[in-house]
This record gives sequence, C-alpha cells and structure tokens, in this order.
Amino acid sequence: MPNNIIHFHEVRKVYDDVAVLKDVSFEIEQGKFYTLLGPSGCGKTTILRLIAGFIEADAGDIRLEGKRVNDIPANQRKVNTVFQDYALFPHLNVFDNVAFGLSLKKLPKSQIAEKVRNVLKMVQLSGFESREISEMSGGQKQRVAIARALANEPEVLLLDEPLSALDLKLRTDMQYELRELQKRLGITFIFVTHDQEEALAMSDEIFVMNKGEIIQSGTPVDIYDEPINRFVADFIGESNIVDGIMLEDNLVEFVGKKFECADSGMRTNEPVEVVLRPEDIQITSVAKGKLKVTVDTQLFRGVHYEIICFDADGNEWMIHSTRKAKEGEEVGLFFEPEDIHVMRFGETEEEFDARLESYDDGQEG
Ligand SMILES: Nc1ncnc2c1ncn2[C@@H]1O[C@H](COP(=O)(O)OP(=O)(O)OP(=O)(O)O)[C@@H](O)[C@H]1O
Repeated sequence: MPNNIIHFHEVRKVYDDVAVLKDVSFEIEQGKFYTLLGPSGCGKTTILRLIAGFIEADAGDIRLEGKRVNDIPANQRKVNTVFQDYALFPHLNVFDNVAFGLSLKKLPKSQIAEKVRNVLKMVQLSGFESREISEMSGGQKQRVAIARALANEPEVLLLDEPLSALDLKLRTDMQYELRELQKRLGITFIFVTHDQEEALAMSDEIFVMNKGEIIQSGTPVDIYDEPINRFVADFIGESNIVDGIMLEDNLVEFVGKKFECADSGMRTNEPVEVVLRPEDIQITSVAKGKLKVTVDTQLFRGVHYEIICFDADGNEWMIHSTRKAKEGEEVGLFFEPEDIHVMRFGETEEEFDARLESYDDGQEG
C-alpha cells in the first residue's frame, strides 16, 4: 500500500476574490522527490506555503501523515522550507546559522554541536563552521540553507526555486547533489521550479501546474512522452503541434494526409492535436519522407542543429538533427508511427466542443 505523507483534498486558496488554487487534490508518497512545475503565478509557492502552514486554506483538507493539519501552526509541522534567497542570517557564521532553530528549541549545547556537525557533513561543508556567510559562494550558501533545514530533522523538505540564483554549471552540479542527498536521506522533497529541464532531471514525480490547477501528474518520462494537452506539451520540451482528426484508433489525419499512429484510445472523428517531438523527426529525401517541407533556417545548438522547415500549408516544423541542412532546399520528413502522439483537442471542454462543432459543420457543408 502506498505510504502517503501529504494529502490535499479539494484545497482552495483565494486572494482578493480570485482563486489562486482551485480545489486542488493530490497525494505525496513518503520518500520520493516531487516537483511542482509551472509558469510564474500558477500557484506553486502557494502549495508550499499551505503545506508549511505559513498561510491557511479557504476550503478543503490538508493532511500530514494522515492527520488534518489545517489548524496546526507551522512550527508544529514536521516540515522545513529552503527559500530561493536562502534566508540566511548574514551576521552569523555557518555554525550559528545551522544551529539557529535548534537553539530556539533549547537543546543542550553538546547535542546542538553534534547535529550541526552531522548535517554539515551531509551537505559536504565539514570544516566550514566558523566561516562568515559573506565568505561563502552561492552554491555553498545554498548548502548551508539546506543543512539548516535538515537540522530540524523534517519528514518533508520544501524547496522553493532553490537553484534559480546559481549560474548554469553550479545549478547542474547542485541538481545532482540534491537528488543524491534526497536518495541518501530517504525524506520527501517537494521542489518548486519553472525550469522544465530541472524538473525532468531530478524528479520521481512531476505535477505540471497552470492557473491554480494541476494539469498533469506523472513520472518525467510519462509527462514528456504522453503530455495530455497542448499546454503540457509546450511547457515540457519543444514540440511540433498541429491540429488533426482521428480516422481510426490508430489512423490520424493532419496537414491533409493520413498517418498511421500507435493505438490512441481516441474515437473516430475525434478532433485531436498531434505532437511530434523535434528529436523524433529525421530529415531525408522528398521521396523517402512522409511529409515534404522546405528548409527555412537553422541554428547550431552544440549537440544538434535546430532546423526550421515549412510545409506546403505553411505549418512550421522544428527538427533536431546532428546533420546540417541546406537552407531553401526541399526535403522529406520521416517519423515512425509510435512517434506520433495524439492528444484530445484543446485545454478545456469548451475548446473541444467548439472544435467538434466546426468540424461537423465542415463535414455537412
Ligand atoms: N499574499 C498575496 N496576496 C495576493 N495575491 C497573492 C499573494 N500571494 C500570492 N498571490 C497571487 O497568487 C498567485 C499564485 O502565486 P504563487 O506565488 O503561488 O505563484 P508561483 O507559481 O509560485 O509563481 P512564481 O514562479 O512566480 O513564484 C499569483 O497570481 C500571485 O500574485
């Protein structure tokens, strides 16, 4: 049976008459690395604050280890937060920063010293006890903030964009470190980011959010390979997305042609959007291709060329290729049936219905 440490049931948060969380429900299993991913303002930090107890929900149930905590104050929850700006005390040294919460709890000095030593070792900062915060690099400050949170022995560690202030190289290093630390400690991490690559690299499970709702949850591979709609497909990785219509369960029409695809579970005549990832498309000769396009522009991206082509209907196609193409040349695009991913049309029922109606009108007319 899954061991759920956090449970949200139809949790709502309203600011100035606007629901910034719209009856959100989810379960968090103990010991896994979760990421809340979504654009700015979608409600990620609001979820963390509700878990931590910094703000109160306007409706719904929040449970920690099975117990309803809506009315339990933050300092009585076994949850700690690492903030984006680290929130360290600049006038205290590393030891005193990490010991801060423990001193408030009035633990004996020897016990505090031992705990601080242990957590500094975990984040590989042994020997830095007497360093001033101003003498630490961004990545080191980050680790002090994590050590301070871990010193309280939380069941859950909440991390609010903790890597966003770091440069790219350090951020990648810290992604490995955090992931490794989480595995080693076996405690639950809930990590907030708007960086999809970070989410894909680190998480056991991702919740993709938009406008106060969780749009899709799943493993990084599930979400990358099987986005449920245009928003998720666009937000996670780069995609070619075109309108289509299902002809059979494994036959889809788009750009005026029929293509075999994997079993889709869609109904005949269902309006869909078709996703083809840029790395799943190969450039070949017009004769061998499934779709004829003209190469427009290309950019060298280090590991691949990003090639932009247009088909006869004016649809843009992005291809990632290790080989250079010739601008202005007519080429064929080739893809396998299983690389065609079909999604139900639209992000809302209204969009789907409107599309269905316009398609039906077209059929009759
Ligand atoms: N104290 C507040 N008063 C009024 N509105 C608020 C308050 N806190 C947050 N909001 C609003 O709630 C919405 C969700 O905010 P939240 O901080 O959860 O977003 P986020 O997804 O974490 O965004 P970001 O990535 O920019 O941090 C935003 O529209 C924000 O303006």
